Amino acid sequence: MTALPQTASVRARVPVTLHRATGRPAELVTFHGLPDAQEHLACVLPYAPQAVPLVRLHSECLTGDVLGSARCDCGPQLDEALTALADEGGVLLYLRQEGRGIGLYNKLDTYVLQDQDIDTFSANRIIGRGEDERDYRSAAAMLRALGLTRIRLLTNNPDKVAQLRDLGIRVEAVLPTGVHLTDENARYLSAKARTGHTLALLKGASA
Ligand SMILES: Nc1nc2c(ncn2[C@@H]2O[C@H](COP(=O)(O)OP(=O)(O)OP(=O)(O)O)[C@@H](O)[C@H]2O)c(=O)[nH]1
Ligand SMILES: [Zn+2]
Repeated sequence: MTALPQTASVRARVPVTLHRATGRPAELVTFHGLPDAQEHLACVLPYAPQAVPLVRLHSECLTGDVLGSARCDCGPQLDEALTALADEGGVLLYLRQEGRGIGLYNKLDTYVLQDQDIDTFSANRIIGRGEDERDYRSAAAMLRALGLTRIRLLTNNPDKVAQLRDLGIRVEAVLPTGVHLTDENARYLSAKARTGHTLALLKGASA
C-alpha cells in the first residue's frame, strides 16, 4: 500500500440547494491540508448513516461541465452523477484536475492537435505532457476527512479504483456510468475505451 495521504481536515461546510441535483439540499465541503494544495471540493448529499455511500470522483472539465461542450462526455457524466446522488445520497468530489491534470490551456492546445486527427492521449504526449497526470491522493484524503473509508464508486476508470484501494479506501462496489455517445464525442470515447476505460461503445447502450 502507498503511504497514506497526510491528514486533511474539513475547513467549512456550506449548505446549498442544487438545481442540478433535482433541487435537493446538499453541503459543499472545503478542506485544510490536502496533499496537492488544490481547491478541491466535496459535495455531500444526505445518505443513510449506516450506508456504504455512493461516491463519484469527477475531474474538472470547464468546457464540458460549465459550457456544455460536446467534444467529451464530462457534462452528461456530471449530470448523471448528481441525479444518482440526489436519488440515494452520497458524495461528489469535484477534483481540480482539468485536462486529466495538464490544465485548461494545455487541453485546448491538444484540441487543436485532435482536429488534425490525433487522438486525445497522443496529443498530450506531443505537447510534452503525460497521457493522464491525475493522482487520487487528495481524493483519498478528502474521503478520510469526511469519515469515509468504505465506498461504492461510480466510474468506468479502473485506475481510479486501483489508486483509491492502494491509498487504503475500501471500494466495495464499482458502478459503471452511462455511455454518453454522440457523433461528436465518438473519437474521444473510443480513445478512452482503448486505454482501459470499461465502455460499451454501442450507440444508445445507455444514455
Ligand atoms: N488532456 C485532455 N483532457 C481531456 C480531454 N477531454 C476531456 N479531458 C479531461 O478528462 C477528464 C475526465 O476524464 P475522462 O477520461 O473523461 O473520464 P475519467 O474521469 O477518467 O473516468 P470516469 O470516472 O469513467 O468518467 C477531465 O479532467 C477533462 O477535462 C482531452 O481531449 N484532452
Ligand atoms: Zn470533458
